[in-house]
Amino acid sequence: MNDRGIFIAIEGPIGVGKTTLATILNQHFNYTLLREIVEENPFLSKFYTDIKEYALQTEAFFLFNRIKQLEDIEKYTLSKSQNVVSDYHIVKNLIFAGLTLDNMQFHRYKQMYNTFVTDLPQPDIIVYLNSDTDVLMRRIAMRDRSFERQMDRNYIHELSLEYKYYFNPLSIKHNFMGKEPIIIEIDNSNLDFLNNENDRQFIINKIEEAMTSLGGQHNV
Ligand SMILES: Nc1ncnc2c1ncn2[C@@H]1O[C@H](COP(=O)(O)OP(=O)(O)OP(=O)(O)O)[C@@H](O)[C@H]1O
Ligand SMILES: Nc1nc(=O)c2ncn([C@H]3C[C@H](O)[C@@H](CO)O3)c2[nH]1
Repeated sequence: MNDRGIFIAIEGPIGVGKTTLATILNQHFNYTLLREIVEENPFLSKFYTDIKEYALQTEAFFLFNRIKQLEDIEKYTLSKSQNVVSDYHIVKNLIFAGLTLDNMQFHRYKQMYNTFVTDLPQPDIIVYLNSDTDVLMRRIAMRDRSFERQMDRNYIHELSLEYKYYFNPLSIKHNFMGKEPIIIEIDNSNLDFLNNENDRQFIINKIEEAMTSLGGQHNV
Protein backbone atom coordinates (compact mmCIF):
# COMPACT_ATOMS: atom_id res chain seq x y z
CA MET A 1 0.00 0.00 0.00
CA ASN A 2 1.18 3.48 -0.87
CA ASP A 3 0.02 6.42 1.26
CA ARG A 4 0.80 9.04 -1.35
CA GLY A 5 -2.07 10.79 -3.06
CA ILE A 6 -3.09 9.84 -6.59
CA PHE A 7 -1.84 12.24 -9.24
CA ILE A 8 -3.80 12.62 -12.51
CA ALA A 9 -2.54 14.96 -15.26
CA ILE A 10 -4.37 16.08 -18.39
CA GLU A 11 -2.32 16.85 -21.50
CA GLY A 12 -2.78 17.73 -25.14
CA PRO A 13 -2.35 20.67 -27.52
CA ILE A 14 -3.62 24.23 -27.03
CA GLY A 15 -7.40 24.49 -26.74
CA VAL A 16 -8.02 20.73 -26.59
CA GLY A 17 -9.93 20.99 -23.31
CA LYS A 18 -7.38 20.27 -20.55
CA THR A 19 -8.55 22.93 -18.09
CA THR A 20 -12.19 22.16 -18.83
CA LEU A 21 -11.69 18.45 -18.11
CA ALA A 22 -9.46 19.04 -15.07
CA THR A 23 -12.15 21.28 -13.58
CA ILE A 24 -14.85 18.66 -14.22
CA LEU A 25 -12.71 15.94 -12.61
CA ASN A 26 -11.93 18.21 -9.69
CA GLN A 27 -15.67 18.64 -9.09
CA HIS A 28 -16.42 14.96 -9.59
CA PHE A 29 -13.60 13.42 -7.50
CA ASN A 30 -13.02 16.35 -5.15
CA TYR A 31 -9.26 16.33 -5.78
CA THR A 32 -6.95 19.31 -5.40
CA LEU A 33 -6.86 21.20 -8.73
CA LEU A 34 -3.45 22.25 -10.03
CA ARG A 35 -3.77 24.77 -12.88
CA GLU A 36 -1.00 26.03 -15.09
CA ILE A 37 -0.08 29.69 -14.93
CA VAL A 38 -0.92 31.50 -18.18
CA GLU A 39 -1.69 35.20 -17.84
CA GLU A 40 1.15 35.57 -15.31
CA ASN A 41 3.75 34.76 -17.97
CA PRO A 42 5.03 38.24 -18.90
CA PHE A 43 6.48 36.98 -22.20
CA LEU A 44 3.51 35.12 -23.63
CA SER A 45 1.76 37.92 -25.50
CA LYS A 46 5.07 39.13 -26.95
CA PHE A 47 5.93 35.51 -27.78
CA TYR A 48 2.91 35.25 -30.08
CA THR A 49 3.97 38.37 -31.97
CA ASP A 50 7.51 37.02 -32.58
CA ILE A 51 8.08 33.40 -31.57
CA LYS A 52 11.80 33.20 -32.37
CA GLU A 53 12.64 36.40 -30.52
CA TYR A 54 10.82 35.54 -27.28
CA ALA A 55 11.00 31.73 -27.23
CA LEU A 56 13.85 31.30 -24.74
CA GLN A 57 12.40 33.61 -22.08
CA THR A 58 8.94 32.14 -22.54
CA GLU A 59 10.06 28.50 -22.27
CA ALA A 60 12.34 29.24 -19.31
CA PHE A 61 9.55 31.04 -17.45
CA PHE A 62 7.10 28.16 -17.99
CA LEU A 63 9.68 25.59 -16.92
CA PHE A 64 10.67 27.25 -13.66
CA ASN A 65 7.09 28.04 -12.70
CA ARG A 66 6.04 24.45 -13.26
CA ILE A 67 9.00 23.14 -11.26
CA LYS A 68 7.97 25.35 -8.33
CA GLN A 69 4.31 24.33 -8.62
CA LEU A 70 5.20 20.63 -8.68
CA GLU A 71 7.61 20.93 -5.76
CA ASP A 72 4.83 22.58 -3.77
CA ILE A 73 2.22 20.02 -4.78
CA GLU A 74 4.56 17.25 -3.62
CA LYS A 75 5.30 18.94 -0.31
CA TYR A 76 1.83 20.12 0.65
CA THR A 77 -0.53 17.69 -1.07
CA LEU A 78 0.68 14.37 -2.54
CA SER A 79 2.99 13.52 0.35
CA LYS A 80 0.06 14.18 2.70
CA SER A 81 -2.06 11.54 0.92
CA GLN A 82 -4.21 14.12 -0.87
CA ASN A 83 -5.08 13.48 -4.51
CA VAL A 84 -4.35 15.94 -7.31
CA VAL A 85 -5.66 16.60 -10.80
CA SER A 86 -3.60 18.96 -12.93
CA ASP A 87 -4.25 20.54 -16.34
CA TYR A 88 -0.68 19.87 -17.50
CA HIS A 89 2.26 17.48 -17.39
CA ILE A 90 5.74 18.97 -17.26
CA VAL A 91 6.73 17.12 -20.45
CA LYS A 92 4.83 19.86 -22.30
CA ASN A 93 7.88 22.04 -21.73
CA LEU A 94 9.93 19.78 -23.98
CA ILE A 95 7.13 19.56 -26.53
CA PHE A 96 6.82 23.35 -26.88
CA ALA A 97 10.55 24.06 -26.56
CA GLY A 98 11.32 21.53 -29.29
CA LEU A 99 9.15 23.59 -31.62
CA THR A 100 10.16 27.08 -30.62
CA LEU A 101 13.89 27.01 -29.69
CA ASP A 102 16.77 26.64 -32.12
CA ASN A 103 18.86 23.44 -31.92
CA MET A 104 21.54 24.77 -29.59
CA GLN A 105 19.03 26.41 -27.26
CA PHE A 106 16.95 23.24 -27.18
CA HIS A 107 19.99 21.09 -26.37
CA ARG A 108 20.83 23.28 -23.36
CA TYR A 109 17.21 23.58 -22.31
CA LYS A 110 16.85 19.79 -22.33
CA GLN A 111 19.90 19.39 -20.08
CA MET A 112 18.33 21.82 -17.63
CA TYR A 113 14.95 20.06 -17.89
CA ASN A 114 16.53 16.65 -17.20
CA THR A 115 18.41 18.01 -14.19
CA PHE A 116 15.37 19.50 -12.50
CA VAL A 117 12.58 17.19 -13.52
CA THR A 118 13.93 13.86 -12.22
CA ASP A 119 13.02 14.73 -8.62
CA LEU A 120 9.53 16.02 -9.33
CA PRO A 121 6.38 13.97 -8.71
CA GLN A 122 5.18 12.05 -11.77
CA PRO A 123 1.48 11.42 -12.39
CA ASP A 124 0.00 7.95 -11.99
CA ILE A 125 -2.46 8.58 -14.82
CA ILE A 126 -2.23 10.92 -17.81
CA VAL A 127 -5.29 11.71 -19.89
CA TYR A 128 -3.92 12.62 -23.30
CA LEU A 129 -6.54 14.53 -25.27
CA ASN A 130 -6.22 15.22 -28.96
CA SER A 131 -8.50 16.78 -31.56
CA ASP A 132 -8.39 17.69 -35.24
CA THR A 133 -6.53 20.90 -35.96
CA ASP A 134 -9.69 22.61 -37.23
CA VAL A 135 -11.51 21.76 -34.00
CA LEU A 136 -8.58 23.16 -31.97
CA MET A 137 -8.60 26.37 -34.02
CA ARG A 138 -12.36 26.73 -33.48
CA ARG A 139 -12.08 26.22 -29.73
CA ILE A 140 -9.17 28.65 -29.44
CA ALA A 141 -11.19 31.25 -31.38
CA MET A 142 -14.28 30.60 -29.26
CA ARG A 143 -12.31 31.04 -26.01
CA ASP A 144 -10.94 34.32 -27.44
CA ARG A 145 -7.84 35.04 -25.35
CA SER A 146 -6.49 38.34 -26.70
CA PHE A 147 -2.93 37.05 -27.27
CA GLU A 148 -4.21 34.00 -29.19
CA ARG A 149 -6.30 35.96 -31.73
CA GLN A 150 -3.68 35.64 -34.49
CA MET A 151 -2.94 31.98 -33.76
CA ASP A 152 -1.10 30.37 -36.67
CA ARG A 153 -2.88 27.20 -37.83
CA ASN A 154 0.44 25.68 -38.80
CA TYR A 155 1.82 26.16 -35.26
CA ILE A 156 -1.20 24.31 -33.83
CA HIS A 157 -0.88 21.57 -36.41
CA GLU A 158 2.86 21.09 -35.70
CA LEU A 159 2.18 21.13 -31.97
CA SER A 160 -0.43 18.38 -32.37
CA LEU A 161 2.04 16.27 -34.32
CA GLU A 162 4.69 16.76 -31.61
CA TYR A 163 2.16 15.64 -28.99
CA LYS A 164 1.40 12.53 -31.06
CA TYR A 165 5.11 11.82 -31.23
CA TYR A 166 5.67 12.25 -27.49
CA PHE A 167 2.64 10.14 -26.59
CA ASN A 168 3.50 7.38 -29.03
CA PRO A 169 3.92 4.15 -27.01
CA LEU A 170 7.54 3.82 -28.19
CA SER A 171 8.46 7.32 -26.95
CA ILE A 172 6.74 7.07 -23.61
CA LYS A 173 9.42 5.14 -21.72
CA HIS A 174 11.94 7.64 -22.88
CA ASN A 175 9.97 10.77 -22.08
CA PHE A 176 8.49 9.93 -18.71
CA MET A 177 11.65 9.41 -16.70
CA GLY A 178 11.46 5.64 -16.42
CA LYS A 179 8.12 5.79 -14.63
CA GLU A 180 5.44 4.76 -17.05
CA PRO A 181 2.10 6.26 -16.09
CA ILE A 182 -1.19 4.80 -17.28
CA ILE A 183 -2.04 6.78 -20.39
CA ILE A 184 -5.65 7.22 -21.43
CA GLU A 185 -5.79 8.59 -24.96
CA ILE A 186 -9.02 10.27 -26.01
CA ASP A 187 -9.93 11.89 -29.31
CA ASN A 188 -11.95 14.82 -28.12
CA SER A 189 -12.94 16.15 -31.57
CA ASN A 190 -16.51 14.91 -31.31
CA LEU A 191 -17.01 14.82 -27.56
CA ASP A 192 -18.58 17.58 -25.53
CA PHE A 193 -17.87 16.71 -21.93
CA LEU A 194 -18.79 20.25 -20.95
CA ASN A 195 -22.47 19.97 -21.93
CA ASN A 196 -23.10 16.28 -22.63
CA GLU A 197 -23.55 14.04 -19.60
CA ASN A 198 -22.84 10.81 -21.57
CA ASP A 199 -19.54 12.19 -22.89
CA ARG A 200 -18.57 13.28 -19.39
CA GLN A 201 -19.43 9.86 -17.96
CA PHE A 202 -17.45 8.12 -20.72
CA ILE A 203 -14.26 9.84 -19.58
CA ILE A 204 -14.97 9.44 -15.88
CA ASN A 205 -15.52 5.68 -16.42
CA LYS A 206 -12.16 5.37 -18.15
CA ILE A 207 -10.42 7.17 -15.31
CA GLU A 208 -12.17 5.05 -12.69
CA GLU A 209 -11.02 1.89 -14.49
CA ALA A 210 -7.45 3.19 -14.46
CA MET A 211 -7.73 4.01 -10.77
CA THR A 212 -8.92 0.50 -10.03
CA SER A 213 -5.79 -0.87 -11.63
CA LEU A 214 -3.75 1.40 -9.33
CA GLY A 215 -5.68 0.09 -6.36
CA GLY A 216 -2.85 -2.10 -5.06
CA GLN A 217 -0.47 0.83 -5.01
CA HIS A 218 -2.73 3.48 -3.55
CA ASN A 219 -5.31 4.03 -0.93
CA VAL A 220 -8.17 4.29 -3.48
N1 LIG B 1 -15.12 18.67 -25.41
C1 LIG B 1 -15.37 19.94 -25.69
N2 LIG B 1 -16.38 20.26 -26.48
C2 LIG B 1 -16.65 21.54 -26.79
N3 LIG B 1 -15.94 22.59 -26.34
C3 LIG B 1 -14.93 22.33 -25.54
C4 LIG B 1 -14.59 21.00 -25.17
N4 LIG B 1 -13.51 21.05 -24.37
C5 LIG B 1 -13.20 22.35 -24.26
N5 LIG B 1 -14.07 23.12 -24.95
C6 LIG B 1 -14.01 24.59 -25.08
O1 LIG B 1 -12.81 24.86 -25.82
C7 LIG B 1 -12.13 25.99 -25.26
C8 LIG B 1 -10.73 25.55 -24.82
O2 LIG B 1 -10.82 24.67 -23.70
P1 LIG B 1 -9.76 24.71 -22.53
O3 LIG B 1 -9.49 26.10 -22.08
O4 LIG B 1 -10.20 23.72 -21.51
O5 LIG B 1 -8.48 24.14 -23.31
P2 LIG B 1 -7.00 23.88 -22.78
O6 LIG B 1 -6.56 22.59 -23.38
O7 LIG B 1 -6.94 23.98 -21.30
O8 LIG B 1 -6.22 25.08 -23.48
P3 LIG B 1 -4.77 25.69 -23.17
O9 LIG B 1 -3.78 24.73 -23.66
O10 LIG B 1 -4.74 26.94 -23.96
O11 LIG B 1 -4.69 25.96 -21.71
C9 LIG B 1 -12.99 26.48 -24.11
O12 LIG B 1 -13.79 27.55 -24.61
C10 LIG B 1 -13.85 25.28 -23.73
O13 LIG B 1 -15.11 25.67 -23.21
N1 LIG C 1 5.69 28.46 -25.81
C1 LIG C 1 4.98 27.87 -24.83
N2 LIG C 1 5.60 26.99 -24.00
C2 LIG C 1 4.94 26.34 -23.02
O1 LIG C 1 5.53 25.56 -22.25
C3 LIG C 1 3.57 26.64 -22.88
N3 LIG C 1 2.62 26.21 -22.02
C4 LIG C 1 1.48 26.85 -22.34
N4 LIG C 1 1.70 27.68 -23.40
C5 LIG C 1 0.71 28.58 -24.00
C6 LIG C 1 -0.29 27.91 -24.86
C7 LIG C 1 -1.52 28.75 -24.66
O2 LIG C 1 -1.48 29.90 -25.51
C8 LIG C 1 -1.40 29.22 -23.22
C9 LIG C 1 -2.15 28.37 -22.21
O3 LIG C 1 -1.78 27.04 -22.27
O4 LIG C 1 -0.01 29.19 -22.93
C10 LIG C 1 2.98 27.56 -23.76
N5 LIG C 1 3.67 28.18 -24.73
